[in-house]
Amino acid sequence: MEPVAAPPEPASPPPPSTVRRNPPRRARPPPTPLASAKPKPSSRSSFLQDEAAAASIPAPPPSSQEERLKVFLRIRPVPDRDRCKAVARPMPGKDLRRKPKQAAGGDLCLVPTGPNSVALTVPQSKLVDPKRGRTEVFDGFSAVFSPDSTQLDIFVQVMNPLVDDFLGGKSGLLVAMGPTGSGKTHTIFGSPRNPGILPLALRQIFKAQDENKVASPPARSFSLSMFEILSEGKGERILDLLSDAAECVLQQSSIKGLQEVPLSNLADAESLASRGMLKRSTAATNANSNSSRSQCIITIHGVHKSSDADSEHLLSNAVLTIADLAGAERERKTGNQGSRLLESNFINNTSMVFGLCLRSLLEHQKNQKKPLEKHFKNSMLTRYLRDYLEGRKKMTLILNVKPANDDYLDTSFLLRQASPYMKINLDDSSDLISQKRSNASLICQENKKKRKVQKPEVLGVERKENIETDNIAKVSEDDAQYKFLNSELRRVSRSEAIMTNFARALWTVLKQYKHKLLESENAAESMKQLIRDQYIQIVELKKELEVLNSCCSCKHIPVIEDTSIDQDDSVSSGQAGQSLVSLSNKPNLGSYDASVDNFHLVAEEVLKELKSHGESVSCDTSSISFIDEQEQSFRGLKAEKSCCADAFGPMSHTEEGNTKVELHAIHKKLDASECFTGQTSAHAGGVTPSSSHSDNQSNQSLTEHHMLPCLKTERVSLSPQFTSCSKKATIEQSEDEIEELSKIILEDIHHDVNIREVKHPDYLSSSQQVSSDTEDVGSSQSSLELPGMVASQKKLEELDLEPERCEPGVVNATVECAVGHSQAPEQMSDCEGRVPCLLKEITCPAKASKAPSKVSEAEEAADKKKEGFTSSPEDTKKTRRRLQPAAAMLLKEFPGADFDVDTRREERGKSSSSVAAGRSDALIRVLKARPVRRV
Ligand SMILES: Nc1ncnc2c1ncn2[C@@H]1O[C@H](COP(=O)(O)OP(=O)(O)OP(=O)(O)O)[C@@H](O)[C@H]1O
Repeated sequence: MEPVAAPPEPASPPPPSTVRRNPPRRARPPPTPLASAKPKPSSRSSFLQDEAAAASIPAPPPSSQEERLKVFLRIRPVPDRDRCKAVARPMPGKDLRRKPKQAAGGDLCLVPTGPNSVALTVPQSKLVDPKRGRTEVFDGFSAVFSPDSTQLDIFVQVMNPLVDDFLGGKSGLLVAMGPTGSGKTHTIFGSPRNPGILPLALRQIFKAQDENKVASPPARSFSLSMFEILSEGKGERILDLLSDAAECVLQQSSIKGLQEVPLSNLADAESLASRGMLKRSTAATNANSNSSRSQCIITIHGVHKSSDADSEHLLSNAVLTIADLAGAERERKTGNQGSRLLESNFINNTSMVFGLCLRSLLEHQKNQKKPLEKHFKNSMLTRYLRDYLEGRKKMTLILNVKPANDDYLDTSFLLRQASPYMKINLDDSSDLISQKRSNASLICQENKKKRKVQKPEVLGVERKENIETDNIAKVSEDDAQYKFLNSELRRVSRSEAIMTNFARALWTVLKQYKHKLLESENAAESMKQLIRDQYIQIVELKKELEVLNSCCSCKHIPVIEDTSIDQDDSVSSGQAGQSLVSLSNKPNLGSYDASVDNFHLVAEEVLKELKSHGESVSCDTSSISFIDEQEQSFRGLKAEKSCCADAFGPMSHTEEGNTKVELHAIHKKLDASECFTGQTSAHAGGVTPSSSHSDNQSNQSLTEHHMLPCLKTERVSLSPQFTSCSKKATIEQSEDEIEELSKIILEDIHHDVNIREVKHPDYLSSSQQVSSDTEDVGSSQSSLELPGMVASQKKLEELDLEPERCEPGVVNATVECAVGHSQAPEQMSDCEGRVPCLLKEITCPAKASKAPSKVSEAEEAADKKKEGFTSSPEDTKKTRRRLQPAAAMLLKEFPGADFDVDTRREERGKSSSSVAAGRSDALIRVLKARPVRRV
């Protein structure tokens, strides 16, 4: 070959051009004589201004173990309508320097400048800066195929080496890349008249097989599979093009469900490939009337048969893979919309991912510190072709471009993207490793199949062999998993450390809580113990209180009941000397018993006095009651004494009636803490003189109170004394005493009403009311039984009368007097014939306060009552005023009609003693007939 000589410079200055060296410019080697330089068809010389020197650059001899990625460039012929503008095909050995000039002057932007280089010229319409170079040279391709290259030329240079390797047991991949309409499908499949790489490859394979048949029996078999990866919405799916089966599933680098059609002869194989190509998804776009819408992958599997005729072993699984990628599309050119636009996005995305994988592999090979990015995960195509994209298997690229100026952008983009790929090294050892791995996996699969068929006893021996085979496979897989396991180990270690720290912190918190819980339990236990101690203390105090109560009750003054002498019914009248003496004893500071004893002494003295007046006063009955009421509080001992003063009711015997004197003791509240000097301070004596005798001896009711100044309050409940008295005795009663008694009663009632708000139930039985009253007043547990009441009940029993039934018919008198007076002789008498006096109700101030509306009626009733024993209107007037509260109480107990009847009877009884006796009997009858009122 003639050496490339530098051509003379043309007369006109050449247009500015930029030379892109690929690979980059290197240090210029020492000049060598051009004559001795041997031009090579695949010389890497570029179309440079100093092309002579560039042509002399020797191609870097590939190492024996390394093989660069082959990148071929095929330029599609310009359609006929543009043929006149096309650039003549550059021929080797011709003047290449004028080609760019011609290309620049025509409508072509890309012209081959050599067997391995092309020149890309920026079209005038897209030129931005005229001063800058307009032409780029891309060198280093494995081969540049001009537009007039035939399919056979392509196959010979591109596919034939792959077929040879495949037939020799090596896998290989051919990928057609390029923009839409650049001739990829034409290159791969071709046409019946002009078959492409795949048919030619099949021919080559079967040709070789036919050649081998002559020499030896066929030792291999082949199968064909075709599938496409197309978009489905935002995802991808795989369709088998050789069968009507459903979708296939991609698992790692294998596709499950993909049918592999055995190839028996060439005709069947070509027919099968043609049928699969027709099933491929295509659509018409503005750039291509038959544009592919999916990535089509064709695989040819070769199976080597062993010489053993009995068993067929897979010795090699070489796969020859051909991928026809869908061309990148520009929306402005294709005019796709809707689903077509989605397909364009899918196609462009797959092309980009494919390019990124190769780019990453290249960078990783340049710098081992850069990790090999796993871009292959981003699409099914790259996942399936992972071994090739990671450089472990032999791969070949063929770039299809369109040389027209209108396709400048697409062409420029592809050349800029793919030209660096030719520097990718393919490691045969990697291929061998993957080949071993594949063989091992295939062997494992075969063994599994045989295991199912063989007998169990044979499995023991086979298992050992399988284990050994599996171990071999694991060894190769361990390398790939080593890095993964390392990263996982670091992640797990970090997580373990975090969890350990968290568990320690949690344990510490739990310990603290446990400690607090124990402390709380101890505190609760101590509180329980304290409560038990307090309870025991309270029980002891209660026992002491009971002892004290028992002691006090033992020292109570026994009730002295005067024996009620049955009155002779013949007695018409008698003075009911009723004296209620309330004696309030302030307990001695030192002893409450002393006060009780003193009270007894006083009572005895009073009795003596009464006996001294026995000549004029005949006391048939005297009842002295003393009821002691004691209150004790938890704070201390408080003794409340209710000293019921004796009421001495000397009744003078008359010839008509009986006289009954009931002395009622009235309980008093005594405060132990109050000043009580210890001296006997209470003397109570009630003498109710009533002169009912005919000899004008007047019965005298005397009540003496010896009260200490320190007494604060004194409550005296005067039990009503109902005395049947004669008219004479009533008249002779001392007016002063009556007035004083009324005054005391009135003041006492008002005072009690204002101070105390004690409510009493209405209309209780005598005993019940007494008890309730006692409870209210003294807040003591003991019920008060007044001797007068006992006597009255006895009387009723004698009369066969129940107390309740007697309530309405008896005169009730309730007197409360605050004993602040030194002496309060009081007398209350009522003339009710000879009906025994019944204690109906003890003090009930609330009743008086509750029934203010009945005051006026009570006044009238009182007036009528007083008229019975007052001699003069003046006296009646005074008594009426004084006895008003008591009258109100009476009114509550007696309805008006009954009272009026009684009053009228009373008036009639005044005229005659005999009539009075009959009136008493009548009253008893009324009481019997009266219905019981209950509350
Ligand atoms: N080298 C060639 N010689 C003659 N005709 C060609 C050549 N290359 C491509 N063609 C024609 O160009 C048209 C488009 O080609 P093809 O379909 O192969 O492009 P493509 O790159 O596969 O497009 P897409 O990526 O859209 O599928 C077809 O009609 C085809 O016959």
